[in-house]
Amino acid sequence: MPFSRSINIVGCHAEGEVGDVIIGGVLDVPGKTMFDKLVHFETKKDSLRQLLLNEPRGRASMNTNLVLPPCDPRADAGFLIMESEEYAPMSGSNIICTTTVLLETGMIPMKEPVTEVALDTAAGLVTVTAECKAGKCQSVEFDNVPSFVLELDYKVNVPGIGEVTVDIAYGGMMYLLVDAASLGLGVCNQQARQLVEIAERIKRATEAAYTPVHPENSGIKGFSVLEFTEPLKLEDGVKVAPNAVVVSPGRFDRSPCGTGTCARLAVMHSRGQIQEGEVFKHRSILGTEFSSRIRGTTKVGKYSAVLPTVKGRAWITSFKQVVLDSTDPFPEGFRVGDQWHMPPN
Ligand SMILES: O=C(O)[C@H]1NCC[C@@H]1O
Repeated sequence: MPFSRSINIVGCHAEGEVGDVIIGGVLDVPGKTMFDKLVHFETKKDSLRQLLLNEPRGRASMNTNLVLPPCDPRADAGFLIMESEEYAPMSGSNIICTTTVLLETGMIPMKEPVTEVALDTAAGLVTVTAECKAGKCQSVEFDNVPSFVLELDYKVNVPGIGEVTVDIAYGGMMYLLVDAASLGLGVCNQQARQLVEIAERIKRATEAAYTPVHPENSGIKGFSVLEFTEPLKLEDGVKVAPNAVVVSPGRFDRSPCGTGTCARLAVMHSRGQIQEGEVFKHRSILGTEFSSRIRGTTKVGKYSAVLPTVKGRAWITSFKQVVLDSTDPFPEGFRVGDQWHMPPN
């Protein structure tokens, strides 16, 4: 066999966002925590992420999750999240995909009508409740890690744009939140290219001025995602808002974005726009929804934090075996600027 790698993957998407799940072909790595394992892959084994997410096997708008044994004895499984430019500590669409795959393939036994699962992530233990019927996960709800605001109304000078007002919040990933209307834009597909371009410029300008660091894990720092927001509206008495999250290196999240929902909940709570227990529906660029609420409050270092719960759905799309031929000239794949946002030289 000329293959130097052979990896078993279940294809999946959560409300539009691809979160494939590796279920075989990759061995565990050392680490006392899932964050240690994340660092191990990032520093020693990043070729796996490159192989699967770059072309010709991957594309800009996808993620891959790697199921591993957990480090926390309370967890049923561990998993790491590979995105185009980083290993995310946590991710909403990806935990929904991973739970769906673990239960629908029987890697974790499904109990109907409800299966409770604890998953070990690089951001900490996350408990998940799946509603299940006839072998299918009808919904997946996760209790995310504490989410908090680092800055409200932070001003950043963006070359070619001028002063932009951003909120900075953690929802399992570090977010910049920007009101699209403050830039004369709206969250819509027609303005997608412009939004992505502007988001990357705001991200670079903010990075040059401010480094957000998680107070309990200094390894979680820097920005990777920017969320364009629109004001809250009421639909049948429920708070709803569309959003577009720009994931590095520059493309929209297809889902309503779970960690972005948690960052938005933290911002809304600190602005007095939402109370504990109230439902907030976050809508994606495709019109799909995550339903969320704040289940409590806590502290993270000096920051007041909310405990967010988010619910969505996922669907398996394929069962595939990805291989690397040992003579393939692109063992880590490649990127071309017509499809990928290329970082400046
Ligand atoms: O749902 C989320 O949290 C995300 N979806 C892709 C990018 C983020 O990780």
